[in-house]
Amino acid sequence: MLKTDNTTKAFAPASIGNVSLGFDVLGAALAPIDNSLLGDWVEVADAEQFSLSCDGRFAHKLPPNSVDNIVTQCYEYFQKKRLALGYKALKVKMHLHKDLPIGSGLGSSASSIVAAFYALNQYSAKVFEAEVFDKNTLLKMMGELEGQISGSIHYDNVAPSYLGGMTLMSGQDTQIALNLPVLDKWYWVACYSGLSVSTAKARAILPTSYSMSDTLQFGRQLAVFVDSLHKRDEALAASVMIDVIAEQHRKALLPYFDEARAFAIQNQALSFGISGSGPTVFAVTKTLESAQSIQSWLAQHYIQNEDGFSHICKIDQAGTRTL
Ligand SMILES: Nc1ncnc2c1ncn2[C@@H]1O[C@H](COP(=O)(O)OP(=O)(O)O)[C@@H](O)[C@H]1O
Ligand SMILES: N[C@@H](CCOP(=O)(O)O)C(=O)O
Repeated sequence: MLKTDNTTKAFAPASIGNVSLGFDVLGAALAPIDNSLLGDWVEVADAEQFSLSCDGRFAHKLPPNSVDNIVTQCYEYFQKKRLALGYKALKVKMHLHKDLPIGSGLGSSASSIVAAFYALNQYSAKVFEAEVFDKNTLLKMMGELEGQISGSIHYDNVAPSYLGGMTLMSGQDTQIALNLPVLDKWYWVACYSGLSVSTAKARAILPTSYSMSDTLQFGRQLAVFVDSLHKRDEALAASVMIDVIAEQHRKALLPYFDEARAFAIQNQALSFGISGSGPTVFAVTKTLESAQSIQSWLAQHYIQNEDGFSHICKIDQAGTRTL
């Protein structure tokens, strides 16, 4: 891609939606400990006419027509919002580097959305200076686009990918997401099986109501988890990482899920669950040795084809950033 002075390139990390206990309201951004970049990046550059080009490991799985790519839709929405505010129109082209598999449970669409909006906003800051969106407005726009893809607005991938760390959705329009303290000694083993699970379909199979006891457990666990993060009580935090909303319904879509959980727990995992709507699973461990033995079992038994991969991660504290 031709470089110009205004060219802006943004990376947005992969994320774990739900983190087992916080369906739709809790998410965490991931940073592999080998310092590789796990996520998509988007470049915005001057151009007379809009176009979108794509490359990257999973670019061949994107919709063939660029108007169906969420990045094009981000550009159109961003432009529409600017014009509605009386801001000048952007004259740009975009490039998407697609490294996250689609339908993986790693917040793949969210990563493209966050990188696209962040790059467009940073580009606007360079070119027009004052004409930019604030953090909360940009996050709201990201959530709206994510909602178009998955069938309903949920911020548990876009918020951590944008802001970094572990984020809790507040339900308040003025501050959509809150950053929680991060237990930085934990390792997060994430393993993508190589299969594809549509988020919209994995949401459609969930019940529309839950029992009183599941509801109470959901609320109690979330409250205890947040308190234990503030008190840095690792054992208590891990003890409430239990999914009472989605796992029992979704695990049928994930071959070898029960076996993977059994191995992880026998090998000192503090917690094991589905990342987002799957098929990626994650295990939390205290030690690198335990993370490595779980990663090696998952690589041998959970990965189903050549698209699969696994990483040992920490929580990404930076969120989206320019490259
Ligand atoms: N840039 C993009 N990244 C990911 N998915 C995209 C993109 N553009 C369009 N899509 C479409 O959005 C849908 C994303 O599916 P979904 O199951 O929500 O994926 P994920 O859970 O990985 O975000 C797919 O139909 C995919 O073709
Ligand atoms: N809370 C959502 C998270 C979906 O994450 P994804 O990475 O699978 O898109 C859900 O569980 O449906």
